[in-house]
Amino acid sequence: MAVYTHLGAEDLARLIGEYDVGSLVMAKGIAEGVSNSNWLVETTGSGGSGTRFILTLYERRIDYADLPYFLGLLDHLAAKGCPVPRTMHDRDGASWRMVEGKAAALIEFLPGVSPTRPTPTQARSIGAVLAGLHLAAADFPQTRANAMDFAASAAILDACGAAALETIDPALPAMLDHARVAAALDLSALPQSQTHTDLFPDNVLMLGEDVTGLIDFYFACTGPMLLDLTVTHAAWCFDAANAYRADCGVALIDGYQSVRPLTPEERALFADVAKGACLRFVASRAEDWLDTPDDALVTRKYPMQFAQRWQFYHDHGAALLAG
Ligand SMILES: Nc1ncnc2c1ncn2[C@@H]1O[C@H](COP(=O)(O)OP(=O)(O)O)[C@@H](O)[C@H]1O
Ligand SMILES: N[C@@H](CCOP(=O)(O)O)C(=O)O
Repeated sequence: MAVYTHLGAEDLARLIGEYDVGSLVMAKGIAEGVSNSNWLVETTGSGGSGTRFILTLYERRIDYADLPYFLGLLDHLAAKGCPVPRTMHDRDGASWRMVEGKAAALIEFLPGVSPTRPTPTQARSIGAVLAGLHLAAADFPQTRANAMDFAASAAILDACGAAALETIDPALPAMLDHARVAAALDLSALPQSQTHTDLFPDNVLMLGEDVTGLIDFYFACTGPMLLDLTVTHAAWCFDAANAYRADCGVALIDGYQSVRPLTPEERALFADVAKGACLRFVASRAEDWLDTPDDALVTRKYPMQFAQRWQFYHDHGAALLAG
């Protein structure tokens, strides 16, 4: 469930009235997502604007000071032809405004569905699109530090504590030591850009083999492009039983390199950065697991899934870019 705030018909109509998009025809809460409240909104249309939009009310984990970065990045990438939603600007030119004490943004609706079992061709497509995003974002004038970098992952696991981690799975406390190793990695030789850092299949819309939308940029930040590639690799290239899908892994990296070849430094650090990427999701999932009551409506994500992927990169990561 992801409508945390109730907005009445009059509130929604008043809000839509602040934009040059015609008047409200329909608004329907969207069940998917966990962080924000989202509505699919349809309007009568005006001035060349489409008639379908996503209205997002930012509920948690978002510092409003970051909204100009997130929303500005979407507009920058959309202007360069990347498949990301444009943001609608209200009549004052603002890309977000306050409603019921919360920040709200009206965002272009993009067609497509998120793949549940990506094919190698889809993995190749997302690799190429990710590399295109990195190139297009290189001259974006704003920056944002990664609040979920490897040091943050280690700090989160540390704060959870080994005893609590053990209640989730006896193998989890060992991840704390691995996270400390990742936090000490020197990533300064890696080329940087603006990065999505959460490009799981549920944050990608596709029609067949074509990527029609990258969404949910609320972990986007300035950092090593390799980290973004490894997050995407770890999120797309394992099956439901958590077995590595080499066909997707090879296709994703090939697709990426068809647009931006990796540097020797990136190739050398691929396995270590992939392990750090896995630990980032072990950490946030473990924290959520311990913080979320058993009867909460939100579905908890299992930290061990990414602990097992960490093990895969530990054992086989160095061989993935060989040859
Ligand atoms: N621009 C968009 N176009 C089409 N659907 C979208 C768009 N943005 C979000 N959605 C839909 O809303 C859902 C939740 O959005 P998301 O940003 O992932 O929420 P959360 O941040 O709460 O996880 C997505 O799964 C998708 O179905
Ligand atoms: N992709 C992360 C969770 C982030 O949640 P989102 O709904 O904001 O994408 C994970 O799988 O742990």
